[in-house]
Amino acid sequence: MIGRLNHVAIAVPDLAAASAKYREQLGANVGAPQALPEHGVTVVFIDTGNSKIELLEALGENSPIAGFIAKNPAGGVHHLCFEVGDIAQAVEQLQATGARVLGDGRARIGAHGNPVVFLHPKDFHGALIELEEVRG
Ligand SMILES: CC[C@H](C(=O)O)C(=O)SCCNC(=O)CCNC(=O)[C@H](O)C(C)(C)COP(=O)(O)OP(=O)(O)OC[C@H]1O[C@@H](n2cnc3c(N)ncnc32)[C@H](O)[C@@H]1OP(=O)(O)O
Ligand SMILES: [Co+2]
Repeated sequence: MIGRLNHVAIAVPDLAAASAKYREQLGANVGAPQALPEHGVTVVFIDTGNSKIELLEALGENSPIAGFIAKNPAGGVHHLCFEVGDIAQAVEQLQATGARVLGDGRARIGAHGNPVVFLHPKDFHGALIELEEVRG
C-alpha cells in the first residue's frame, strides 16, 4: 500500500533557530515558513533530493506539537509520511485490520495541498505515521 517516503518530520521548539541550524551547519536548502493554523503547526520543508525533512513548530493553543515539545523539550522525530495512491482505499484497508486512523478518520488537506491522514503511533511500534495521497 505505502509508496515513497515523502518526508520525515522533526518537531522543534524554535523554527527560526532550527532552520538556521539546518541551513548553516548542514548546508540544507530550507524553504519558507508556512503557517497551517488548521493543523496547529508552522512548517518548513527541506528538500533532500529523494525525500524531504519537515520541521514543525507549535502554532496556537491546541497544537499537537505543544504536548510533544513539553515531553521532549529539545525536539525530536515526530512522524514519517508515506505516499499512497488512493487515501480513501488505504483508510478502509487499515481500519479493516484494526489500525486506528486519528481524528474522524476522514482525510484533511495537508501542507502540500494533498489529502492526509495520521495513524496512531501505538499501532506502529511508537512511530506516528502520516499518509499523503499523491496520484499519478
Ligand atoms: C498535516 C500538515 C503537516 C503535513 O505534513 O502536511 C503535518 O505533518 S502536521 C503534523 C502535526 N499533526 C499531527 O501530529 C496530527 C496527528 N497527531 C495526533 O493526533 C496527536 O498528536 C497524537 C494522537 C499522536 C498524540 O496526541 P495525544 O494528545 O494523545 O498526546 P499524548 O502525549 O497523550 O500521547 C499519547 C501517547 O502517544 C505518544 N506519542 C504522542 N505523539 C507521538 C509521536 N509523534 N510519536 C510517537 N509517539 C507519540 C505519547 O508519548 C503517549 O505515549 P505514552 O506511552 O502514553 O506516554
Ligand atoms: Co507531515
